[in-house]
Amino acid sequence: MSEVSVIRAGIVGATGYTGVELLRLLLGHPRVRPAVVTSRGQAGTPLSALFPNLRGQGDLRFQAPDAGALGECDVVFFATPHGVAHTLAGDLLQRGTRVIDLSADFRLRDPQLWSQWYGQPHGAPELLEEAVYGLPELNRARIPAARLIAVPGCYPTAVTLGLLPLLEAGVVDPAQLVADAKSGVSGSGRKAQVGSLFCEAAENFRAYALGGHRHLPEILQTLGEVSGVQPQLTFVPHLVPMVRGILATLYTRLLQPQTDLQALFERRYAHEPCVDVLPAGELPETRSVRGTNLCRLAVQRPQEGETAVVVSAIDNLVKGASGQAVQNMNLMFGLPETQGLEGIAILP
Ligand SMILES: NC(=O)C1=CN([C@@H]2O[C@H](COP(=O)(O)OP(=O)(O)OC[C@H]3O[C@@H](n4cnc5c(N)ncnc54)[C@H](OP(=O)(O)O)[C@@H]3O)[C@@H](O)[C@H]2O)C=CC1
Ligand SMILES: CC(=O)N[C@@H](CCC(=O)OP(=O)(O)O)C(=O)O
Repeated sequence: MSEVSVIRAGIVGATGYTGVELLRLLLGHPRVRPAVVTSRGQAGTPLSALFPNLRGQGDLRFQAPDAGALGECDVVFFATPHGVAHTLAGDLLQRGTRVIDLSADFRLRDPQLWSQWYGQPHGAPELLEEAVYGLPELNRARIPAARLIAVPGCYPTAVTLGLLPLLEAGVVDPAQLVADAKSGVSGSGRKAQVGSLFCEAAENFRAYALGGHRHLPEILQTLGEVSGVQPQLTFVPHLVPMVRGILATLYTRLLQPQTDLQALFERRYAHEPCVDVLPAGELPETRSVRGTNLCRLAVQRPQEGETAVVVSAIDNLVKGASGQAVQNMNLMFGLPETQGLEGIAILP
């Protein structure tokens, strides 16, 4: 599916956290030229005026979102709040531009379910049938031919990759799943909001959305397809005082306690370049994936009981959003899957 030597890319919402992370990755990608980066309020501003790390990276300036300019690109990424991609994706697809949406606009197959969770009517139900859920570890075969990719949410990426091997193999009860997930504050975006202020978030650790988080139906949709039944999941997200990273601890009840869980996980992800199953006994940490497109996983059966515990770590802005978007782009354009994504985690 490789048609172009240099891929012209557009980013709608390039002033946000996932947008600027995407720009960082694309500027370092040997086959991509970021051509259009949008901001409604910063049109005309050079990149480095807002983001000093981008000084010296060419003379690109933010411009207002415009379907004409974006339609000149080979691929357009939406790094925008939900509802925005609904309004522009159809037009871009008609112009022959492929669309990779980091928001939730095309993740749920049922537009009514989407509308219930997102509190507004679905703006482009006619595009849902062709949208491909961009989790390469599950849908790799469908991604190269796709015109429209729905990049999974950050929590769904961490939780789904952790539970996939167990549910595919049928060794745990899909009616008894628990996901205790903790996210850094960048997960809630760059927009001004009291909960993200330094004084509010820096010395605090709290659970939220116990009554239902919008990632729950997304996770259930995928796990239901994998297990062939409607799973039951208790999903509790938490906000922790760090900037990046998600650590999800997943609890499941084993139907076949004698299963060699380590071998199961190693086999399932043996050929996955972006999933790292740790050696038996080791546990992943968020700092070991910071800035990388890796999901690091560990699986154990504490006290040799009936519970399998999986620990899953990702960087919410990379494997949980922008890096996964680039992984999808690489597959869509016939490039090596991890091109531009080879960075090593930053310590400390
Ligand atoms: N943060 C994370 O860890 C993750 C986020 N996501 C999803 O990715 C998307 C972006 O998230 P994030 O980067 O955190 O959000 P931010 O709030 O940091 O950024 C949102 C961006 O969207 C732009 N924007 C807002 N409204 C509009 C509009 N109506 N039309 C065009 N552009 C608009 C803003 O730019 P400006 O105002 O300058 O135009 C801003 O650059 C969201 O859907 C989010 O749910 C997914 C996975 C992880
Ligand atoms: C820490 C934090 O606030 N995280 C966000 C989820 C990240 C995200 O933006 O998810 P979507 O792409 O599905 O919108 C939240 O809980 O709403």
